[in-house]
Amino acid sequence: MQIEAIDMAGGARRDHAKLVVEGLSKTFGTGPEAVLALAPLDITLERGDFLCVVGPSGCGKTTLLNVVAGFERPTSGRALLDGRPITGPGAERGVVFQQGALFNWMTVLENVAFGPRSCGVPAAKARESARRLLALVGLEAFASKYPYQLSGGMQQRVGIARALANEPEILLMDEPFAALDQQTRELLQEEIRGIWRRTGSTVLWITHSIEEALFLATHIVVMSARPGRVKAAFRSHFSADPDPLVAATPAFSAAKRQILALLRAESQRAQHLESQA
Ligand SMILES: Nc1ncnc2c1ncn2[C@@H]1O[C@H](COP(=O)(O)OP(=O)(O)OP(=O)(O)O)[C@@H](O)[C@H]1O
Repeated sequence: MQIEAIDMAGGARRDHAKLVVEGLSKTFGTGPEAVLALAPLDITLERGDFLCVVGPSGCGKTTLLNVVAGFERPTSGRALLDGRPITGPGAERGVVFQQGALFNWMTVLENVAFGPRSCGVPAAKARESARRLLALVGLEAFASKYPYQLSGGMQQRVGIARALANEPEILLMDEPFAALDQQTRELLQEEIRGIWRRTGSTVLWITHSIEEALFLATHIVVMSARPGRVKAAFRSHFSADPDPLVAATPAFSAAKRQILALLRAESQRAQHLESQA
C-alpha cells in the first residue's frame, strides 16, 4: 500500500506541527458578487513534511498558499507557523511562483543573494551562501549570467535557490514547474527530491499534476470544487523510494488512478457549478 488515507486536520500530529491551517475560509468581495473561495479548511504539517495540494481549477489552491504566505488575510480561521499566527509576509516563508519573478537587472548570483542582503547579511557572506545554493541547484557556472540569458527551467532553479537563501522555515510553491516542458519538469522534480532530502525543508506545493504529487509528496490533499475543502488526504510513500523509475511501477499507477477518480469527480462538479453561475 503506497498511499493511505489520513486525517489532514492533524489529530496527534498537531502536537509537533510546523504549520496549522485552522478553520480557514476566504471570501472575495461582498454582497451578491461575493466569491466564497475557501470553505473552512484544516491542514496540519509537521516539520519536514512535503505536502502537495491538487484540486480542480479555481478551487482555491492559490488562495490557500497566499494566506499561508501572508499575502491574503483569511475571512475566518487562521494559519499558524510554529504556533504563531501568520499576519503578513515574512522571510521565514520562501515563495516560488509559476514563473521565476527574478530581477532581470541583477545577475543570477545577485538575485540569490538579494534576500539575505536585504536582511543585513554582509555582502561576502551572502555571496558565499548564494554560490553554495547555486551549486545545490546545479547552476554554479551561471552565477554571473542574467536571468534572461537562462532557459525557463534554469530560471525556476534560480527561483528555488533564491527562496532557499533566506533559510526559510517552509517553502511555498505555486505550480513552480507549470510553464516547463515535460522533460525539464521531470529532471527538476528529481532535483527537488534531492534538495528536500538534503535540507529537510517543510514544503507546501500546489500542482495540477497527480504524477508530480505522487513523486514528490509525503502527504497529498485533494481539494473539492470551489469553495475548496479537503476532499481527501493521503500519506504517500513513493517519495521515499530513491529510484526515479518508481513512477513506472503498478503501485504508482494504481495510486494515480485512485486520486484521478477523486479529482475528475470534483472537476466535473466544478464545471457543473460554473455552468449554473
Ligand atoms: N483577488 C480576487 N478577487 C476575487 N476573486 C478571486 C480573487 N482571487 C481569487 N479569486 C477567486 O477565488 C477562487 C479561487 O481562486 P484560486 O486562484 O485560489 O484557485 P486555484 O485553485 O488556484 O485555481 P487554478 O488551479 O486555476 O490556478 C476563483 O473562483 C477565483 O476566481
